[in-house]
Amino acid sequence: MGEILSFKDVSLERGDHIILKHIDWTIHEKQNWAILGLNGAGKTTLLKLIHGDIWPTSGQLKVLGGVFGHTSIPELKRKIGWVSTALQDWLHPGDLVESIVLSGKFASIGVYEHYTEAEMDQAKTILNRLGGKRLIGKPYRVLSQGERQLVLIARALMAKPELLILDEPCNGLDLFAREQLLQRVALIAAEPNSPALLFVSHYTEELLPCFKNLLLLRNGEIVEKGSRQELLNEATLSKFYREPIQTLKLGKERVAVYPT
Ligand SMILES: Nc1ncnc2c1ncn2[C@@H]1O[C@H](COP(=O)(O)OP(=O)(O)OP(=O)(O)O)[C@@H](O)[C@H]1O
Repeated sequence: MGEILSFKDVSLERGDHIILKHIDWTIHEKQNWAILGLNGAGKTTLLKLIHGDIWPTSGQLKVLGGVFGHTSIPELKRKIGWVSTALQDWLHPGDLVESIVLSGKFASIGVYEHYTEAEMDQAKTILNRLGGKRLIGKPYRVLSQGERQLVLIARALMAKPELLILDEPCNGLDLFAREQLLQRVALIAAEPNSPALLFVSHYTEELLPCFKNLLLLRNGEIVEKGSRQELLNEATLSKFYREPIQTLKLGKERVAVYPT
């Protein structure tokens, strides 16, 4: 099986602070991973490395076949979709939903380039597939937080990424909007040509069964990595959090964690 990315003994330092320490990790094709970590664990820094925004201080990092230092970063970025609430601040609030989705094709904020009718149809089809048909024709500014996140995911998919990063996509969503968004993510994961998914969260209950692999990050170090089946349990998670916790099974495969 091919590789989506591989970290070999990757560290990242800023001043006298080692933000990421000796990261060894591989994502193979067709794998979906979730990253779990407390505030300051290094999750965003890890994502920035993958996206080519920053470079490792040491070690070897390969993303989508390109070795850092020998690959074109703009080309790499085109193959990676990154959905985060931070992106919302950059968008033009008056733009129509379908234009925002379409702009993903050109990796631009706003559509300034010439586009074909087929491309616009493609944007609408993606929205439709994600259950966002009723959003077509609405300006982005009137959407709820959950609807905005859906549009950002559709925008990322427009570029047909090989890797889709969902960086705390449920931030700010109420209970029901969160569940709806998660179910849309499950739909994407179930598609035959789905990109590899990388889902970052603070909450275990958001880790759907489609995320079969889990990385536990603490203070810039990988504490555990492997299958969710092996890691989503009370013993492993209390060791990881270094606090007494209690787990609650939700349905067959989901798990919530509470401090005791
Ligand atoms: N450019 C930088 N210079 C110095 N320290 C940094 C820099 N960027 C991040 N850090 C530090 O590295 C650590 C990890 O930060 P990061 O944002 O990656 O954590 P995170 O897991 O994404 O946290 P959160 O869940 O709160 O978003 C933090 O202690 C942060 O202060």
